[in-house]
Order: sequence, then structure tokens, then C-alpha cells
Amino acid sequence: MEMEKESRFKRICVFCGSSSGKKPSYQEAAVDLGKQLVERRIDLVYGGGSVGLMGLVSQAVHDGGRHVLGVIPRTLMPREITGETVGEVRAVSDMHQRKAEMARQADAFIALPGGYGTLEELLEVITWAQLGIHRKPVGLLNVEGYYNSLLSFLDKAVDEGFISQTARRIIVSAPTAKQLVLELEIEPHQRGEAEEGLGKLAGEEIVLQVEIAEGGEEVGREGAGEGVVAEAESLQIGHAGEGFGGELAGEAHSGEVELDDGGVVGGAVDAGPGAGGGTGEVPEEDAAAHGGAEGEEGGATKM
Ligand SMILES: C/C(=C\CNc1ncnc2c1ncn2[C@@H]1O[C@H](COP(=O)(O)O)[C@@H](O)[C@H]1O)CO
Repeated sequence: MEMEKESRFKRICVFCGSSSGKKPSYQEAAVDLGKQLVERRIDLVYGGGSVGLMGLVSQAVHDGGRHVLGVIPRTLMPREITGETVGEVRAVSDMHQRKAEMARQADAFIALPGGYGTLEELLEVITWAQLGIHRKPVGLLNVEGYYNSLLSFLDKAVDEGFISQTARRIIVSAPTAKQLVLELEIEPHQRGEAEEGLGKLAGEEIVLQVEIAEGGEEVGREGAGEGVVAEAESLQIGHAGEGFGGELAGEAHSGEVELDDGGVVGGAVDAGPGAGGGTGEVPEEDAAAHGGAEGEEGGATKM
């Protein structure tokens, strides 16, 4: 047996078919994903029930000794609909509550092959990520190319101007459970994504950090390399020795930073009150200003 690996996730939400699908590879992938979670000591939250791939993934996680939380609307609770659920069952009043509860309980989402229900759940958490309601990674287990046509459609939506490149990158897809979990374990900024909007809401996507000395000259940078400021979608300024502040300076201090063509800080810089000693988190008011408010806002609850 392989050594258990530490994960940055405590619990992952899995969306998947209430059917098993025709190919054995779909069922194998569901069991495999369950085993991957066990191996990494990750608990499961899912839609409850033991039908289809839902049953396979939950059984595998339960058999491996990890906690399984099934969130089921009361109307679906009769056994003839959902089958026998393993682990803890949490009853909710409707499908909306179920999705919100699953999302709240999870640190990341993974979609296995499935039908309408799976697609709906997947697209909802992607939309929520786009709006900054949560900042949890979303993975697609693209077993034998099951989701290729969906991914092509999303690329077309980017080409046609309906989805931004940044929002397109919300979905992390991989053909096997092992690859997908490994990919999701990588922190977004290490994946090298410049997530405009998302990053600003999430406060995690500091594409370029420039450290400046008293006179305004650049003394260090992290993130994007030299000469790539044009590609950097957020910029954070910190005074030498003080670290980086909570504000995204490219936004919050536009006009106060001069960069030459190569992306080097050229002029005097006043990084403002946000610079120095911060954690890189976007302050609450910044997040709110971009639509990602804490609590209820426009019907959306931040998770
Ligand atoms: C077909 C019906 C019920 C089947 N039983 C289900 N039990 C629990 N959760 C379900 C069930 N069916 C769908 N879900 C939810 O949707 C997702 C899967 O849907 P898909 O269309 O099969 O992809 C799954 O993640 C659940 O959240 C009703 O008579």
C-alpha cells in the first residue's frame, strides 16, 4: 500500500452521475477517485445516495476509512430513489440548499462523468468561482475524453467573447484521478495562471510582486519574470524589507507606479497605506467592491 500523502484539502465535493455509464472506465474512475481521496486523507461530501457513480465513489471513500457526508433533499430520501447511503447523511429542504451546503463543506470540487445533474452542479460552482463567491479549485475528471466536447464548447465561448481566458482557466481537467488530484494540489499562483478578476477577488493571484527601495528603484520581484509586466494582470508593490501589502497596487495605485517597457519600475513610487507587512489577501472592502462580498449579496453567499 502506498504511503498516505498530506493534502491541502480536508474535504472535497464530488459531483457525478446517478447512473454508472456504459464504459467500465467510468466506474473504475469513480472507485479510483475515492481511493485517491483516501490516500491523501481527504474526506468526501457528495449528493448522497448509492446509485450510479455516486455509490461507487462514496463506498470507496467509506471503505478506506474517510468521512463521507451525503447531502440529500428530503424529497430524495426514500431509499428506492437514492439507495442506501454510507456515512453521515444531512437532510436539506431542496436542491438549492443541497448545492450550497455541499459547496460550503468542501475545499475543492471534482466532477466525474455524469448527466444533467452533474453538469448543473459543475457549472454552478464554476459560475460562483467566476463571481468570487468562493475561491475553491474546480476539477474535471475527463475519463476517456468524456468531457472533450464540453471543453471544446467552452473554448468556443472564449473565442466568441462570452467567457474570458481567465474564467476558462477555472476548470482544471485531467484524464485520471491521480493526475487531477495532483494538479488541484498545486496552488493557483504556482500553476502560473494570471487570473484577472478571480485573483483580485480571491486575493491569491498576485502575478507580479515588485519590491522597491526608498528612491523607488526596484530591488526585487516575485511571480512573473523580468519583462513580462504586460502579461501581468495584477501588481503588488511592497517597500523593501516590509513585504507586500493587502492591496493590489496595479489597481489601487494606478498612476503611482511607472514601469518601463521591460516592466521595470522606473519612477518614484508611493505604494500607499496598503503596502507593507500584509498577507496578500485582498481586504474585505476590495473584495466587496468587486462583487465578492461576505454574506448575502445579490442572493449570493460567499463560501
Ligand atoms: C433519477 C432520480 C434520482 C436518482 N437518485 C439520486 N440520488 C441522489 N442524488 C441525485 C440523484 N439523481 C441525481 N442526483 C444529483 O444530481 C447529480 C447527478 O445527476 P446526473 O443527472 O445523474 O448527472 C448528483 O451529483 C446528485 O447531486 C430522481 O427520480
